[in-house]
Amino acid sequence: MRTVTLTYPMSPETAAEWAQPQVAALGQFDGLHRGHASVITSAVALARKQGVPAAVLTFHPHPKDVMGKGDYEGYLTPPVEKQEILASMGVDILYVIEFNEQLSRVSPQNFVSVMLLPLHIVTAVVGFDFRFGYQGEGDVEMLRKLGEGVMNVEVAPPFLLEGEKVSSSGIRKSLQNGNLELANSWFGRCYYLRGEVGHGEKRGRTIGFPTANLKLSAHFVIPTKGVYAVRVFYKDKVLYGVMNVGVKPTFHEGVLTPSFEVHLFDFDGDLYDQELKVELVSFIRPERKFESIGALITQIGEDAETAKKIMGYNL
Ligand SMILES: Cc1cc2nc3c(=O)[nH]c(=O)nc-3n(C[C@H](O)[C@H](O)[C@H](O)COP(=O)(O)O)c2cc1C
Ligand SMILES: Nc1ncnc2c1ncn2[C@@H]1O[C@H](COP(=O)(O)OP(=O)(O)OP(=O)(O)O)[C@@H](O)[C@H]1O
Repeated sequence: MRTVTLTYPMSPETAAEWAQPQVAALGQFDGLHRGHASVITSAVALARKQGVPAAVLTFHPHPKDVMGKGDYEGYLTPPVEKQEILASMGVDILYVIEFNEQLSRVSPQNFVSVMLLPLHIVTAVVGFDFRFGYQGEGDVEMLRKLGEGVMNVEVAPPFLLEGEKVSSSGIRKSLQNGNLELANSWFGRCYYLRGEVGHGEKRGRTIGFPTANLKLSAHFVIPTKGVYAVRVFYKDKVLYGVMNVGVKPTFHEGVLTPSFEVHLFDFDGDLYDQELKVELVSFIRPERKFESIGALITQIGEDAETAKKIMGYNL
């Protein structure tokens, strides 16, 4: 898959370089959940049928990251993750339009004439509630009108689970409320974080549970503070463990920035500076303050047993 960054307005040179008959799925697509997958896989299928490249046209940063007051809560799929997942879906070209204040003021008409039509998109695939242009003034009907005669518009029906529309905002809420099960079922996979292992306070090994401290590689949505059963991808290995997302109230007061500490089962090697991808399989319990270190150690032992049972580890 090729990734191409586009800026508004697209220059004639850029347009000439990428113009070709192609099918493109349009949207923000943060999270690449099952609703997004239904839009994107229909674009890929249509492209294959027509013998043209399958493209995804998206935006970065997220409009809320640009327009907010510096309080954006993060990405479910930061750029690297988006690329990895889209490539695995069979997408050939990922166009990333740089989102900024100027783009936020572009009318739906100008967006289509300046950014879509010059690429010679033969079919645009969008979800039923796709909105675009200044204040989301453009909708599916307007897209059809603006593309008339040159660009078909295919509309994916709502993708629902138990009657609810699967959405990025719903997943964000679930992760922040400890409802990982719902988030993962809407994703159609486990939520994951990625990062390199940094140095912690080196207390873990003294309490019998050494932990790898993950420094997140991007601005991920932070799941609620607590303990998770995790599956960890390290080089070509798959490892299992428990992760605490939190501020360690047993040892500190007033820490605001959470740490991500992973204790891996039956692993004893040096992980400093290594990259880990950590899949959150199940939420075990909220983080809490213990009266003694002994009580914390007993609880971590129980957390590990719970995680092993959940993941069928060494049974
Ligand atoms: C599975 C697990 C659960 C944990 N739960 C808590 C908790 O509920 N409260 C807490 O204060 N610390 C908790 N911790 C964090 C430990 O306090 C921490 O791992 C220990 O202090 C070592 O951290 P450090 O070596 O990075 O400083 C947990 C750690 C793990 C691995
Ligand atoms: N559940 C769904 N069913 C069908 N299409 C969807 C669904 N969710 C999103 N889409 C479509 O995918 C594209 C990207 O949408 P967008 O990223 O705004 O999704 P979202 O999950 O609804 O986000 P948010 O919750 O932040 O509003 C759009 O074309 C949208 O219509």
